[in-house]
Amino acid sequence: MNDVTLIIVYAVIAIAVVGTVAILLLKGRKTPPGTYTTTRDANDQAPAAGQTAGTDVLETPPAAPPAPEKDVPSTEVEVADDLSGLETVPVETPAPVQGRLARLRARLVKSNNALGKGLLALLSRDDIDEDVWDEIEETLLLADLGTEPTMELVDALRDRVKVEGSRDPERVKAMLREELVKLVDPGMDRSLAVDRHADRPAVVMVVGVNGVGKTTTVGKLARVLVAEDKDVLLGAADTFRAAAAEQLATWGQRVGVPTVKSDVDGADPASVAFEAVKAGIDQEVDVVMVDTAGRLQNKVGLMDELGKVKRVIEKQATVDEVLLVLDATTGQNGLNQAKVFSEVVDITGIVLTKLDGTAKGGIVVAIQRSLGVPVKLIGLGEGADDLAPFEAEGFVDALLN
Ligand SMILES: Nc1nc2c(ncn2[C@@H]2O[C@H](COP(=O)(O)OP(=O)(O)OP(=O)(O)O)[C@@H](O)[C@H]2O)c(=O)[nH]1
Repeated sequence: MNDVTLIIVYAVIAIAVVGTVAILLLKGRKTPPGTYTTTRDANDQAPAAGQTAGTDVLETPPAAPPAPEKDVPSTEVEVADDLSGLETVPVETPAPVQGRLARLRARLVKSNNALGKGLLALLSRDDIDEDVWDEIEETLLLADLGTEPTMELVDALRDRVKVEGSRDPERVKAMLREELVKLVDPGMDRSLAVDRHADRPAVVMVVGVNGVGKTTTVGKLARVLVAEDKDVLLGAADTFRAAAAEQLATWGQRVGVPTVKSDVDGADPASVAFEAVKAGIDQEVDVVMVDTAGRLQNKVGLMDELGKVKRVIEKQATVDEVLLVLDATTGQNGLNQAKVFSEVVDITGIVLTKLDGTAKGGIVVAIQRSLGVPVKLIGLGEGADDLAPFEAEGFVDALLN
């Protein structure tokens, strides 16, 4: 082999080596320069406007690293710390909270018409004999008032009708109203604990079984709070149902409220709740509302998980309000659910949804009695502003309309 041939062989080997190295390098780089494949670090600034930044999302985690709590899991959670990504959604102005029950009263009247009308018709008879009292009892039981309250009401009315001897329909109606209002208990404190503490937000947890309307209620309640001029942040700890977090974020976007959620299906709900409260503290909001997964009360693991969500939140804040959402159309079943939930978390208020679709308005009384907890809000439709603060007298008036 002469010198020229040797040089050619060395040159071919050199080209082959350089080519292989170049191909390996190109294969290793999956994304173009400047593109993030993971969440940004706390002190890693997002690029300035106009600067090309690849495909990363401007959902920056809170400044401090997650607290080293022993049982706080490390699921990655998205935290929207500003509304820059939400500009395309037109922000709506929620309807004022004042006078909502009056506005939605027609829905209650429509669904519970038979109850009031039936009772008044029976009570206005010339002769109220045993059969009539039995019918009154049956009507009240059918409206899910519950056995004990029904007996109380019937006994009280019997006594009054006997003593007064009045058949005047207006007088009878007034007596019935008074007795019903007594049962619904206007003395209960139905205010929501949503006032910010000196150094941290109020925290509201929303719990209940699948499909009762939890996510919808959190969305509607966010609107109520925005209408009251509060800064709100939502936590999508319902990681059980895939679409729930998106559904919640959409509710939030409509009124300019950010949502903390995880991208990971089935992520640890306690972790999302923790991050939501943390973001709420960092961003100095007034209220953090945490939506949780629909838990079947017979699934012990899921119920334990709910207790854990609460405990993990309590590592950095107090849970000021635990709202149990119940579907009014499920009647006595709702009562059983309520009892199981109250054993795991201290329920501070009931939200009774779908009262627009049932004649069983009496469930309000039955639930309050069995739990000793007030109904604070009622859902009267699928519309965004169809959630009203519960008022005993307005409710009874609607039943007797
Ligand atoms: N008519 C009526 N429908 C309601 C009311 N509140 C909620 N809904 C409907 O009930 C359905 C279930 O609501 P969701 O908020 O998804 O229920 P959820 O409890 O979050 O369900 P999971 O996430 O599966 O646990 C939806 O179609 C709501 O529009 C109400 O007050 N009246």
